[in-house]
Amino acid sequence: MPKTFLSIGECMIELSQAGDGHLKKGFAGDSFNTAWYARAFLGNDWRVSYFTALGTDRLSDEMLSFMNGAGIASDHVRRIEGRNPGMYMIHLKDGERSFQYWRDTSAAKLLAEDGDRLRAAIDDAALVYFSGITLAILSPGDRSRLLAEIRRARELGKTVAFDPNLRPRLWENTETMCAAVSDGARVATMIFPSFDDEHSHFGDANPEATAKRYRDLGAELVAVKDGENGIRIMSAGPVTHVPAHPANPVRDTTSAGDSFNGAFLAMHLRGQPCRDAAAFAAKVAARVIEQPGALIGTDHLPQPDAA
Ligand SMILES: O=C(O)C(=O)C[C@H](O)[C@H](O)CO
Repeated sequence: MPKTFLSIGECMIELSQAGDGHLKKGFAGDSFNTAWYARAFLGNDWRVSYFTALGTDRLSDEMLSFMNGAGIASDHVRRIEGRNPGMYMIHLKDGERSFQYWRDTSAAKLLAEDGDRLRAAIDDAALVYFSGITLAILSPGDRSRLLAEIRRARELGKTVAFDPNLRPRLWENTETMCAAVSDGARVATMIFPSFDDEHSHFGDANPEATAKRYRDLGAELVAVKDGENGIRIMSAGPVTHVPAHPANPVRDTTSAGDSFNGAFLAMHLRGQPCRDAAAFAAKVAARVIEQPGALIGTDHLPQPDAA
């Protein structure tokens, strides 16, 4: 019986630059991207499942077909009559991305409204993944419900992986964002922050400070992503540094961190030591940012044994 990797969050319609001046429609969202890259590198002994809410409209149907076509289970996805998927557009400046969102009334904002459905999905899983964006889109009550269920998962011995993915625009203010993200970190066993965001919003002086702050909140492992400066991993022993992998040229940095997380978790679940898992995940992230959009075809991805 395969174990389940469950990712919780919002998948949106993605509009990215196709290269010929046209916009390309895709489906993406940070927690979905991580599920997608985990699926690419996990074997059949793992099932990857996505938990979200969608509408009953045509684009929601298309998104579900896309998920299922990628081998990602959607059996816990709630369908809400009258709601639609959110949408975002990627803007690029010298390869660096920024996002514009249309998601204020998306179905996914209600993903944690149904506590029984949430608990059933989490009960089925061996690993639960979520992010600061997952927390940002929820009402305070639903956020507390989700965190309580995830805390319970951790107490039951499940692995809980979390990316703070700080997006100030999705929060009413920085204080609320930092408090909620810290609450998220308190229920996680593995945390994948990005140093530039943590420096901007938590004031960390260096990646080691970010790693220590999250370790002090109770995580067993923190892998701090720092772009070209590589990754710092802090667990029980001393901090390990893993260099970044060169990307040539950088075309679109969307999903660099999400793909790192998915590939790292897959390699970790396959039994690789953290340093090797991070080296492989850095290579995956480098390939991802050479292509437009969050999700790139598996033909562009490295093979695990080539890491
Ligand atoms: O910003 C978001 O909420 C997204 O999920 C869009 C992108 O896919 C994601 O941020 C990339 O990390």
